[in-house]
Amino acid sequence: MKVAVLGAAGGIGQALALLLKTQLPAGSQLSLYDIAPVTPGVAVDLSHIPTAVEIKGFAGEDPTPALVGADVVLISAGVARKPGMDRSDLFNINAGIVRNLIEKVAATCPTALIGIITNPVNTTVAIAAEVMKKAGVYDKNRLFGITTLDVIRSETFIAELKGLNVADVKVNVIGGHSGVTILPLLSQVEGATFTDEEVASLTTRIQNAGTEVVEAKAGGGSATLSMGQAACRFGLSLVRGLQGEANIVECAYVDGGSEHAEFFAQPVLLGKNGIEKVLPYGEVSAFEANARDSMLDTLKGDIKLGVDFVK
Ligand SMILES: NC(=O)C1=CN([C@@H]2O[C@H](COP(=O)(O)OP(=O)(O)OC[C@H]3O[C@@H](n4cnc5c(N)ncnc54)[C@H](O)[C@@H]3O)[C@@H](O)[C@H]2O)C=CC1
Ligand SMILES: O=C([O-])CC(=O)C(=O)O
Repeated sequence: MKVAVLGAAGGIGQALALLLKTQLPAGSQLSLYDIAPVTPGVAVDLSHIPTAVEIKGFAGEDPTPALVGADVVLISAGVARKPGMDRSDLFNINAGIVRNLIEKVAATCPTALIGIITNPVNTTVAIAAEVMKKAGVYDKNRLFGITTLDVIRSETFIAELKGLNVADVKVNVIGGHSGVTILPLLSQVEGATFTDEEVASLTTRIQNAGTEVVEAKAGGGSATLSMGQAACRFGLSLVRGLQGEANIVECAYVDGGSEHAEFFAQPVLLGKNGIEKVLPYGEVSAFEANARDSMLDTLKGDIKLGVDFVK
């Protein structure tokens, strides 16, 4: 199994590469790419960790050597937010970066499973889909916007608030990955009940958690370590699915035939071809139904921006 990380010298990329070096199954290959010249050195550094994961690093303008034979491609290349910015402010720079990288993926490893981390995810995933369509290699079951950070934040905050063992907390987060498009389905959490005030304040905290980190880092970037963990969890789930393990379910932002929008985050069953089955996200409360319906104009606008960028 070969996993490529594009943007591997960055804050997320290095954390993710470290976690993958220590957690990928024995015999895997890990391929690191970034435009930053330090990237081969990051790979040399990680190669001294004694695990049975072979690691190589590539720098320069062309990601192709890193992509040859990749089964999974995780993309965190791009710029991150500073205080006062919205995720959509990253569009101008990151849209072109994602388009160019996906063109190389389409040419080099068109059947790889692709996980997009680069913001604004609501839009960059639509860009990736359009680029793959143009190249004639689009498979909606192989493209994912990684929203796992919203899931792990929800698990953490719910466990803290309710005094639960965080390992037991399971929660679906649907919609997209920015502001009001992030919707944790708190009504479905087993073993916890929430007052209306708790639902309102916890939902808002989860939606603004990225900004919480951006402000705390005070100009030094956005979430990198928690995102590294989230992307590692998601990437390992993709690998487990590819290896035929049963019952691998994750929420992700996908082209899953949702009645709500062309791309929508919801639970998916992963398998040997990526998405095995898009799963229903279940019953929602009146609060959640209202929040879901109210986000759709924003989400569809974000998606249109991506489609128009490539067309
Ligand atoms: N999906 C999610 O939940 C989250 C997404 N993000 C997003 O992830 C992205 C990366 O964030 P960080 O790692 O903190 O940023 P960073 O600035 O630390 O790292 C970005 C890396 O991308 C590289 N890069 C830039 N252009 C490139 C290109 N054309 N090809 C290859 N590499 C290139 C840079 O050299 C740098 O090493 C940002 O867009 C950020 O908003 C951040 C947190 C959560
Ligand atoms: O907020 C940001 O810019 C980074 C991000 O997507 C997150 O932390 O959820």
